[in-house]
Amino acid sequence: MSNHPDFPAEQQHLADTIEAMKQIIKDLENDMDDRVHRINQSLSKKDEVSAYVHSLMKSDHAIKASDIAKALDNPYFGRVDFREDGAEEFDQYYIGRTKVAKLDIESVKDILVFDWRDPVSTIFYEAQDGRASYEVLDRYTYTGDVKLKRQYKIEDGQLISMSEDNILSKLMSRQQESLIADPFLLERLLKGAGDRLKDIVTSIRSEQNQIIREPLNQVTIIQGVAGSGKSTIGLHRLSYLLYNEKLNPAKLVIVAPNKIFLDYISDLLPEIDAQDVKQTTFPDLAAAIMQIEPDISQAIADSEPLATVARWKGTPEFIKVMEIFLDKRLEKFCLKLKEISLFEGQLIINREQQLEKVVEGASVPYNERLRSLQKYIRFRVRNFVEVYEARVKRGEARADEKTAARYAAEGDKFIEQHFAKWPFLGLLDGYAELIQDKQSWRKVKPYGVDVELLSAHTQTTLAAGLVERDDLAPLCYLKLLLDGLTHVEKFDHIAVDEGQDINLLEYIVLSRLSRNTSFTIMGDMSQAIHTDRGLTSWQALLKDVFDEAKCRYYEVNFSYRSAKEIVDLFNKVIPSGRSKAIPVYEIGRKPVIEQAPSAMTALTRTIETIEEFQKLGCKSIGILTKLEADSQKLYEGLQSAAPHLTNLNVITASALSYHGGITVAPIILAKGLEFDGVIIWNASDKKFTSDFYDAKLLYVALSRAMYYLHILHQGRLTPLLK
Ligand SMILES: Nc1ncnc2c1ncn2[C@@H]1O[C@H](COP(=O)(O)OP(=O)(O)OP(=O)(O)O)[C@@H](O)[C@H]1O
Repeated sequence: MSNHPDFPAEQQHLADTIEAMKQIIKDLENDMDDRVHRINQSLSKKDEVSAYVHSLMKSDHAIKASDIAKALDNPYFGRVDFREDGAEEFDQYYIGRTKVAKLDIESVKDILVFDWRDPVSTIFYEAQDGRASYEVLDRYTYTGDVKLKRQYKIEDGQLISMSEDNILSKLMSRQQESLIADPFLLERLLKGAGDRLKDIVTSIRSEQNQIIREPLNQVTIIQGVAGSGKSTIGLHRLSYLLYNEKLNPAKLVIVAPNKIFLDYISDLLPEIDAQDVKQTTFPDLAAAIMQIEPDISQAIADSEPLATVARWKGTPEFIKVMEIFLDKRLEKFCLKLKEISLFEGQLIINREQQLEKVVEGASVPYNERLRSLQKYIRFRVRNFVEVYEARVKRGEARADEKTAARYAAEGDKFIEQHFAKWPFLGLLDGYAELIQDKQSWRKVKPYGVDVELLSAHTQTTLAAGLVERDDLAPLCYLKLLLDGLTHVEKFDHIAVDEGQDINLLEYIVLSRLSRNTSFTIMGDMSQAIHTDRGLTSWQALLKDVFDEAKCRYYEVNFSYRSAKEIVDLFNKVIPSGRSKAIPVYEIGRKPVIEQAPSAMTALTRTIETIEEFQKLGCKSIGILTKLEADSQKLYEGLQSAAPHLTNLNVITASALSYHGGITVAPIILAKGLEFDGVIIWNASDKKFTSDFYDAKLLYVALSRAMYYLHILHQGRLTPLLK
């Protein structure tokens, strides 16, 4: 749109802005020099407080100067013209990645560019019907008219093009806003997957903006179809919270399904100033809670009864068994407590005094109760000896050194022996004991679960020096009941991606790590592909874990990832009753479904399809198999049959990084990722029956594709695609 009548004026505005930015950088640098001088002056007057304030300002200005310098090439990407109700004039607001403001801000005109996370920027993202409002500090709401929304493409400080949404004229002509008509979004969506997840600050959609700007201290749940931007929105929300709530990034954590996914989002975080946010997986977090790192068994629940056991271990019911078990143990301990009589009966610690120490305080961990009594007894014994020794020193008639030495020895011996058999409980020993404690289980009677199987299976795993993934949450909770969680830092905000794969007990554990029940949870119930773990519904999470918290639930159904032709296909596979995806762009090429008479032909056709995709411009290609073993075999097959294919990689369960290029992966590990083109290795009726889980697995596989999809099947095609 370089022939737009405003283009020259916008070019001039850009040049003026860049000049002004250079001047601001100079002003900041001068101010920093001045601060150095003032720091020295303050120090010479021993005024450490002002020296500290000047040094804070100096480092603050250093960061500002460097941020503005980085933005010189591309200071802003958008503009919105807004007139607050009651005002006469429309004001122009330029929106960029970094705020650019003069040193002394006297009026809004001194802010040359607003940061995309500033409250006012919301009108840029949400202005669609000519009206918009934004809130400041959750208290003041400004409402008004929006006349114009303009987007710019700027490279190396030069205005390349601009596009605009003339809202008033659109309203007058009653033209409907169409997503596909947004040229900037379209250009962005057609850019290709690349190696990693990308930032979307220039093209955040209105409904996404609302989610990003939800308040901090609540549970925000984003249920969205595949490719609806859940991960992207969740991460931008972290950036928003860091900026507006001035949080310490180390107090924010992203809990993701695996290391591959964390690597996949690693490029996006620095782009949105969220690089210092902690990133982890539930097993890693569990290791920090448990203070041990047991080896995790890779075995999967391969029978329905075992899957039931695994699922049950993730329910809040398990907490009841743990509580009964520990209460019983403590009761037994209390029953055994006896009066302590020492030093010829001069020191008596009676049963009641001891019991008081054990039962004192609500929700005190089990070992802590024992420790507290232990401390008390030790104190009383040592205190007696010390008081006696002091009496000797003072030369009291009825105290002598010999007796003092005898009492000291008696006290030491008592302390050494008395606590030797106290029933302190270690985590793994406690878990093993709990699993076998029939009485505790009898009281809870877990419905539909074979307790004998649960006990035998878990004992076998523990005896092999292993634990299973589904043991981690109970172990974490048991740790809480045994020793408390004071050794683990609490987070100001927890973001959970692929939240449908985290079970209720895991969420309960996470909630214990959250300072103000502050969560963003992103997930898709249609992608819950684990038979043995995860959530059954968001409602269950809200009821069983967050019933007392403030919650906001969003559903997002636009699929920004996949072209219409692919969305139309995977919509067929989405389990009935669940929301279908709404496509936002088309590519003009339908997915291909092709039968391969043999594994050999399938291999040849895979190689040919990779080459075809590459000719079409695909930079990232995913070849997805149902099982991990199939991926490994296929990868080896491709390596020997097509040595010319460069950047060929395979993803395994233990993989730590994602390399892009051509990736062979089991569907389960490709979750969350996206590729320009996808080849499904074998969508036969044997691999994907009409089973509920197979349908969800196939949905995940198909929805990894952005533009091109090629489905091979050896034998008959899965009924899910007919
Ligand atoms: N407003 C937007 N502008 C441009 N691209 C967008 C926008 N929203 C989402 N996208 C793109 O859509 C794609 C899918 O996003 P993302 O991976 O976050 O989706 P998701 O819902 O987490 O997907 P899945 O559940 O399948 O893992 C990404 O390429 C992302 O950059």
